[in-house]
Amino acid sequence: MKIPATIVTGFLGAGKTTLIRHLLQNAGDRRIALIINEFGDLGVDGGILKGCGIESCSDDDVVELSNGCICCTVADDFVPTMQALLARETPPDHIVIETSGLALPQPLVRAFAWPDLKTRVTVDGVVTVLDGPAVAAGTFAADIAAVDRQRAADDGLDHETPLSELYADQVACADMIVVNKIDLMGDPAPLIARLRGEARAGVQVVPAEMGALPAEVLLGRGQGAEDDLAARHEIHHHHHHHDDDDDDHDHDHHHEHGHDAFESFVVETAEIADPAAFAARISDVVRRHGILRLKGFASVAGKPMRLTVQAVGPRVDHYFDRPLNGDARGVRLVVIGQAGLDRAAIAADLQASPIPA
Ligand SMILES: Nc1nc2c(ncn2[C@@H]2O[C@H](COP(=O)(O)OP(=O)(O)OP(=O)(O)O)[C@@H](O)[C@H]2O)c(=O)[nH]1
Repeated sequence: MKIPATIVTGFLGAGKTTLIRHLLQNAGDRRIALIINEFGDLGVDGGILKGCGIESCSDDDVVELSNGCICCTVADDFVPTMQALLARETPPDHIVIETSGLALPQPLVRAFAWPDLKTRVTVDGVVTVLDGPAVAAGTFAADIAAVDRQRAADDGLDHETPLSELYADQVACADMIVVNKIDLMGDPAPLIARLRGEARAGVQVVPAEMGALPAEVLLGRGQGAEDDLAARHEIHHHHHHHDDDDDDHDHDHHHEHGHDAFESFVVETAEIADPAAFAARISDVVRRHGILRLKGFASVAGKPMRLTVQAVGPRVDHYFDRPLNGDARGVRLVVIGQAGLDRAAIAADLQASPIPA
């Protein structure tokens, strides 16, 4: 029996970690191993999922890949990690892979066709999480897609923007599309209907709040996506060919797909006094600097709990998630945006110090 693996993809901040957290809480007695890949090097998603107090999820079952985007380091990073998981004395019942918000799912699916993996694991399904209100409102990928349609009509331009490429690729690869954050939007029905048109035939499009879908809906789809790659073609066109690899597997696709169009950095500052004021400051900074995603942890003077801070666009969530235990007091945030962020100004506006990359 092959071990099924579910790939969870979707743009920065769409709700992948939240959906996985809910899944783990409702996984029953399935033993699920997680492979997490983040853009930005703070390990926030791993930090949220590890030590989360969920019984079905021990720290050992969470593996973080942090040497770059999973779809570009498939051979170096992902395949060895999978082999190590499979070699465990008690292999997991199911593997869940959270890609970075900038990853293309196709190269990852393709890796499952490698001889080493093909006999032992199969892609149970590709779940693409979308930020429902953002896509509906035409922010993020959607309005850029509209710009691209205009650009496509112009013969002088042949590239799509990185954001719309990612969106299109993540939708094209999906077996299931989750329209998340429906609590923040009106009737999701029109968007769901539109997405059914954009996706491959038969792809399920389901609404969700906080990624709350039954484990039975997410797992056990049995798609065998690795045998079905042609139907899930990439739409993007950035191919930067490297000449250092004459491997006969067409595995990592040799692309950068516009990663260089995005950047991330970490800022640190002293612990804060007032979470609400801090969130308001972050919201202002995010808006002023066009930051796509900001997340991290903070300690609050006199409080024993860790504050998790999350911004997706101008919306900022903050909540105490667990005791600080031995964590150093202070603030560590990862800031992600399109290339050209003014790091010094952002750090100054956050009253923080940027950490050199
Ligand atoms: N209101 C609302 N907030 C949500 C929902 N789902 C997720 N969020 C919030 O959105 C933020 C981002 O969620 P994550 O689950 O970390 O998103 P992600 O896709 O894993 O983010 P990256 O790994 O950075 O790409 C967090 O503050 C979540 O609490 C939802 O359905 N409704």
